[in-house]
Amino acid sequence: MKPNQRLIVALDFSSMGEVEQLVEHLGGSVNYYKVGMELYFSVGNRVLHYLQQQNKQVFLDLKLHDIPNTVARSLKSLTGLGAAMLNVHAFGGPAMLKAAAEAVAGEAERLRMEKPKLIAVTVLTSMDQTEWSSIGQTAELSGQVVNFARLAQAAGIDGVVASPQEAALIREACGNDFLIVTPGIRPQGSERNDQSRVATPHGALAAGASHLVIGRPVTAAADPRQAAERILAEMEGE
Ligand SMILES: O=c1ccn([C@@H]2O[C@H](COP(=O)(O)O)[C@@H](O)[C@H]2O)c(=O)[nH]1
Repeated sequence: MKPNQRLIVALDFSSMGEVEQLVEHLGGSVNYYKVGMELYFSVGNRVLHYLQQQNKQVFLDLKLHDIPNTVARSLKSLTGLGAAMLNVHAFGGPAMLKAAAEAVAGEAERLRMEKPKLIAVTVLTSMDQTEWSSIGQTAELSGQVVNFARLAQAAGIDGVVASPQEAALIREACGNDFLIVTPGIRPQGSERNDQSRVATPHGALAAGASHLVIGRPVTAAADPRQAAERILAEMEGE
């Protein structure tokens, strides 16, 4: 896969104006964008239509987390929207993961469309071992991430969201075809912000990540296009 099929820029904005300005500025350098809760709750499907018109791929990052029936029915509504990737929280458990995978596959077949990839969020990249323990978790955080990845794979999910720090362990446990989508990417010298488990673009790919999700290191840069192109150049060697 080429670097610009593996770099996903997070559109963490609340208006179409900000989206259009960034997407126009990044032009052909970036082909894959993540639409998260802030943007989707602010502008709804308008952003999906806009990105489709621009021939961009979309990861619709709504992180569904509810009982199996509710998640499955919600995913049925989302499947036809044209996003290339959707997600749920692995914390929902095996029954929810299985219902989610079946809902997306069934709806894509009914609509005769290519099935969007469905991935499961493991443990948020903002959490470190201390915070993980503070919510009563006794297992080691990285071990639980791998456990979630195995459960997701067994339920028919295409991959996981995890930090680049667990990518090598997940690759070893789940094989080469499993998607490992890693936020928590910070190029050398950039602000960590609220992320805890981070790595550089090169480090994430070397560890086995399939896709890198990058927001502020691009969107808050003085020159976002230059920042994205530097990241793509760093990814080129992998
Ligand atoms: O564990 C997770 C899951 C999702 N995210 C999302 O990725 C981007 C990262 O943005 P940065 O500005 O590069 O930190 C953001 O949209 C998060 O909602 C995550 O960071 N960690």
